[in-house]
Amino acid sequence: MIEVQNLTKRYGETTVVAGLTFTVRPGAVTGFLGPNGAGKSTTMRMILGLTRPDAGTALIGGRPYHELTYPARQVGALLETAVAHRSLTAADHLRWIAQSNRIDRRRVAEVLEAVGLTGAARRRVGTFSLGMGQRLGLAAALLGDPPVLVLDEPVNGLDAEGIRWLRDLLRSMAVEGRTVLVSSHLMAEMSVVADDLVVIGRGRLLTQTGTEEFIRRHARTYVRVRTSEPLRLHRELERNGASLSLAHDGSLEVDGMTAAEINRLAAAGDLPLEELSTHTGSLEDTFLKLTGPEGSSTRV
Ligand SMILES: Nc1ncnc2c1ncn2[C@@H]1O[C@H](COP(=O)(O)OP(=O)(O)OP(=O)(O)O)[C@@H](O)[C@H]1O
Repeated sequence: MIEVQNLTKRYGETTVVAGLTFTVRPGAVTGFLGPNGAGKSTTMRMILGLTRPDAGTALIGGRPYHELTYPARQVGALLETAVAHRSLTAADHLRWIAQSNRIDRRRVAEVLEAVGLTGAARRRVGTFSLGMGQRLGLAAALLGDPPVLVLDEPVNGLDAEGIRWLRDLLRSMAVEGRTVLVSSHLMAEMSVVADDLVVIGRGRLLTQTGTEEFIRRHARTYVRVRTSEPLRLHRELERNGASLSLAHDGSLEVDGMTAAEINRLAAAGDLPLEELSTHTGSLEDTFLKLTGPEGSSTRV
């Protein structure tokens, strides 16, 4: 469990994290979402004791990071800035972390296997691609078999296969009962993998909610209708409580009415329909609206 309470960070005149409060439960993947510069990395760094908050607390399993005896066994972290020494091999890099955290060296082979880097164990880290570097960072995070994972934009640098692999990994970590906090600026990606969402904009909490509920509440569902008599249909639907807009291709977009209801009304009014289809608006659009310049001041 991670508990963030009233966390605040200022750099000069700018407040980059502003009284942030949320909890991250075990047994679930929690997506930490916000556009670039929203304050996700700063928040994660405060959770991990790397940046000092101006106010508030962040607890991991009930304790602040600096009170953890062997932190790597309590919390696994992947940060954007974390880099291995380029001349070390992948295995040596992990052995070094294992040793300094009193972790059994046998874990090195296990985590290399878990992230698909067994074949690259003896390669120097300096020769790694961005995606391999991300995998190595994840291996380091998993080394201490920690109950809590804090991962900053782990999708960065991964190819399509890597992204699918990461999804499965995060899911299996949650199924094992771990607490998994993973940041992203991509709503669509998080909607696939996260059970819960914490959405921030300009350092403030916009919403903490279950992913399914967020989709239900925010994804716009509308029905597209095309007819040879748009004016008559328009009048008929409006009279029955729907709201309509004209799409650029000449079709009508209907909110507040199902396709079946539209079909019934059209049949009753003897209106010929050439198209009738249900659409769900892009979650990414909703997210951008929520976190954009206007949305950033609105809590939902
Ligand atoms: N050490 C620092 N000194 C001054 N400003 C900082 C520092 N670290 C971060 N900031 C500023 O704080 C704001 C939040 O940055 P942060 O990296 O936490 O956002 P983010 O949501 O993680 O975005 P990104 O995905 O782009 O990293 C940004 O405006 C950034 O420029």
